[in-house]
Amino acid sequence: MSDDAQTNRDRLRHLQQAVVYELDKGDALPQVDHQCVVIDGLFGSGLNRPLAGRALELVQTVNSWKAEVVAIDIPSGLMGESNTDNHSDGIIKATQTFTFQFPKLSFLFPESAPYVGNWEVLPIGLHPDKINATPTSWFLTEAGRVKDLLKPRTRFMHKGHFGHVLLIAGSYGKMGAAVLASRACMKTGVGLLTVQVPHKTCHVLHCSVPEAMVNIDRSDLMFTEFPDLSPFKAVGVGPAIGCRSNSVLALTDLLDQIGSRPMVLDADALNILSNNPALLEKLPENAVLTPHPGELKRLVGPWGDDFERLQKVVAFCRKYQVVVVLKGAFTTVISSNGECHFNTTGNPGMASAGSGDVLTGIILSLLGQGLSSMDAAVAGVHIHGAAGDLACAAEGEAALTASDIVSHLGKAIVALQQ
Ligand SMILES: NC(=O)C1=CN([C@@H]2O[C@H](COP(=O)(O)OP(=O)(O)OC[C@H]3O[C@@H](n4cnc5c(N)ncnc54)[C@H](O)[C@@H]3O)[C@@H](O)[C@H]2O)[C@@H](O)CC1
Ligand SMILES: Nc1ncnc2c1ncn2[C@@H]1O[C@H](COP(=O)(O)OP(=O)(O)O)[C@@H](O)[C@H]1O
Repeated sequence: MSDDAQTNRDRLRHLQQAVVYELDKGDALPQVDHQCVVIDGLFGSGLNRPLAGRALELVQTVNSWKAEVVAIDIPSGLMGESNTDNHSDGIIKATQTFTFQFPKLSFLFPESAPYVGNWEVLPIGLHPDKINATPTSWFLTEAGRVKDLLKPRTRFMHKGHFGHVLLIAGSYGKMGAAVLASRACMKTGVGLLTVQVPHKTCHVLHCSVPEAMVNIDRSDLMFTEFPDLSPFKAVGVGPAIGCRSNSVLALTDLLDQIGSRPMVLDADALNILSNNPALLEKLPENAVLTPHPGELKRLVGPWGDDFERLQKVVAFCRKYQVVVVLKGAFTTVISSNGECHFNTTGNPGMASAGSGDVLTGIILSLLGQGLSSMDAAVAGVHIHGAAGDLACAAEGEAALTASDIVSHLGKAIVALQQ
């Protein structure tokens, strides 16, 4: 037993209210009724191998009780990072985890949810200098950082200062995605927006987003061409464009002409890349790709567990020198040098059609305003989730729609700036 553990055991022994049982090898475990609260402090984040023997038996017994389990720092048996070689039946299933100073990486993975339950971070007074001096590639995005990234608006600025961007989105029957992304782009503060849309659908954009200019495709139904790129500070492409051969050719042409212009690729643009992997080589440096896990699997292939998934994305970002926004709870922005920034805003009410199209519009807007690819992705994801949280407070999770996220963008940005 460590010195600290002995000190705390002695303190416990001196507490009048506490009855301390110490179990020796072979002693039967006490019976616990289901109204008990079990505090799990068996192992912490220093654990380096899966549980076995008596410890494993104890964990399995606790999990068989119907009691509430509160874990200290990390549920016993769970590794803080990779659980690839761990055994799922050797980990405490906590209802609540109080973790010290920082969440552990594995708390941010969907597959850890049954073990960690709700988690809350308790500060234990680590010195900020010590924290800052500790090398890491994992970061939690803080609202204060996002506030500093936004472009200030001063008295004499005009729309030209906030960028002109091109959005390529929508196809016949799926113009909602183009409308949502366009509205989100305008509501995040871009100066000028041009939207490339199929011929037959241009009235949809004109009527729903009068602020946007429209460039009309020669095709009635889909994306097959785009205007001269020189006026545009950034380009967004993908929501609902489909994957037909004419659109594949147009995307190829776009990648040939994009130069070093910032760009964000989503949805069908990602599916086209997955179907035509040679196009990945044409991506400009620091292009932002925003896959949900289904789109990611098409891009990088299957993975065994969430840690392996993150490693695959890091390798992909390094190989192609791009930024990936892996969407979901705790959306992760991964840089071309493998830094991972985890986002804590957002809620399950956002898991509905069009939420991702809104994110594309937000990131495009921030790229147009001159933020770097990483800053636009990190800030965009935070603002998207914050608007989703305000929308959720107003509407509840079930009724929350992508349009509600757009409607709350203004308030989310104002809240950040206060
Ligand atoms: N109103 C509109 O016009 C809308 C247009 N949309 C666009 O329509 C196109 C196709 O969207 P679809 O929803 O059909 O195609 P998706 O590629 O989004 O979904 C197809 C399949 O991918 C998998 N998948 C989706 N989300 C996943 C996740 N989070 N984790 C794991 N697997 C997941 C599922 O198997 C799903 O059935 C996209 O370009 C999209 O942008 C959608 O955004 C919905 C709204
Ligand atoms: N449980 C959740 N918690 C936080 N954010 C979520 C959750 N579920 C979905 N989202 C967010 O909603 C968006 C959904 O995007 P996507 O699946 O591409 O939708 P669509 O293709 O319909 O536009 C992503 O930004 C994602 O991070």
